[in-house]
Amino acid sequence: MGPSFDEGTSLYNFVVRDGNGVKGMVDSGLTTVPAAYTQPPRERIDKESARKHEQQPIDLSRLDGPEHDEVAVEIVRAAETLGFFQVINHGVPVDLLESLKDTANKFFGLPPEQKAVYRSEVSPTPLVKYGTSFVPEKEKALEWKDYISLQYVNDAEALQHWPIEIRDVALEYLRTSIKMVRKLLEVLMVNLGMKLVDPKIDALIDKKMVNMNFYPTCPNPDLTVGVGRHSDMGTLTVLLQDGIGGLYVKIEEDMRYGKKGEWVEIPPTPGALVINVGDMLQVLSNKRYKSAEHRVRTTNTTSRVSIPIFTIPKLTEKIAPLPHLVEKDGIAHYREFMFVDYMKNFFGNAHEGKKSLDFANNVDSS
Ligand SMILES: O=C(O)CCC(=O)C(=O)O
Ligand SMILES: [Fe+2]
Repeated sequence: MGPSFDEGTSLYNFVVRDGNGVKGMVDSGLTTVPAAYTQPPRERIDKESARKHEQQPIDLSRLDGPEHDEVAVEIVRAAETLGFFQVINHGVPVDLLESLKDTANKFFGLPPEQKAVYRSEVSPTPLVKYGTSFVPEKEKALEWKDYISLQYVNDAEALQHWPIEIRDVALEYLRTSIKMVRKLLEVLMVNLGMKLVDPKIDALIDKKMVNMNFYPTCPNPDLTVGVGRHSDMGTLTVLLQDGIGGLYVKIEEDMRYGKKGEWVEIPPTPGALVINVGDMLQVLSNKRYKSAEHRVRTTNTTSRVSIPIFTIPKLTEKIAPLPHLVEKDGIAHYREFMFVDYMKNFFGNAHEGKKSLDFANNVDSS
């Protein structure tokens, strides 16, 4: 059974089934938040009390010079503490970042019927999916967000199937980002004792997805979320956000810049990209790296776009804590599973914080 609406199912049909999205609903002249989008009080975001995470972005150009080891330590430390950090001199051209934001805004500004052709039920290709919220049919309260998701298999298929309006910038973003992801992953895996040539490193970022998220202006941001609490399921996520702000990360353990359970905002930083650790790295590292819980607020002043790249393992890849870490720690915090099973579980449930990781829980450990 789907969620219930005070407006009956007609709102759900208009937004979700017919592909008008939250944007279509807002454009129709909506002045209050419908019940279907009203979050229970515990999920609402108190923006007054959240501090900004004022950590200097990591300058990745230094990775290629004599300061390599120091930068590697910064990367490892960020992955072990908050699980989120920003990078500059990342190799993705700064004017491309501007084009990406413009392109995303233009795409979501298209008439609904031009986007709705990519709804998963009717999309001409399984590589492209346009939708709204996360898994609307499972959610008690919907997320105030529309998105388009582009799966990457190879250049030829991207050129053939990705929407022409966004194809070229998305592909260039992916190409340039992946080089950086590979470098970051090398640093993180070498720190765990893995060899640079280990084929596992490539298997962990075998699949890639570029998403464009659009968060329309919301009449009452205090009642809604743009994205609910979740961690990312994959290996590493690269995120481009525009200047609006509203991305919050939960601190998992007391640390220098905040207390356990506190939410900090990742401030928009011109020219920077946000990097975060996904569930797979938390599992492989036997909990050393933090796949942080995060969420996004809405605003009543303007819409926001964000453009993540998700890197995920090969679907058949067996994922488990690295054996030598288990030996060292005397405990395996997670069991072994096949990545595709983890993914199915992730997309089969509404966002609920770090509950996605329960799928990997080791019944033997406590
Ligand atoms: O919009 C953002 O800043 C973050 C989006 C996000 O967390 C996601 O798409 O997984
Ligand atoms: Fe996320």
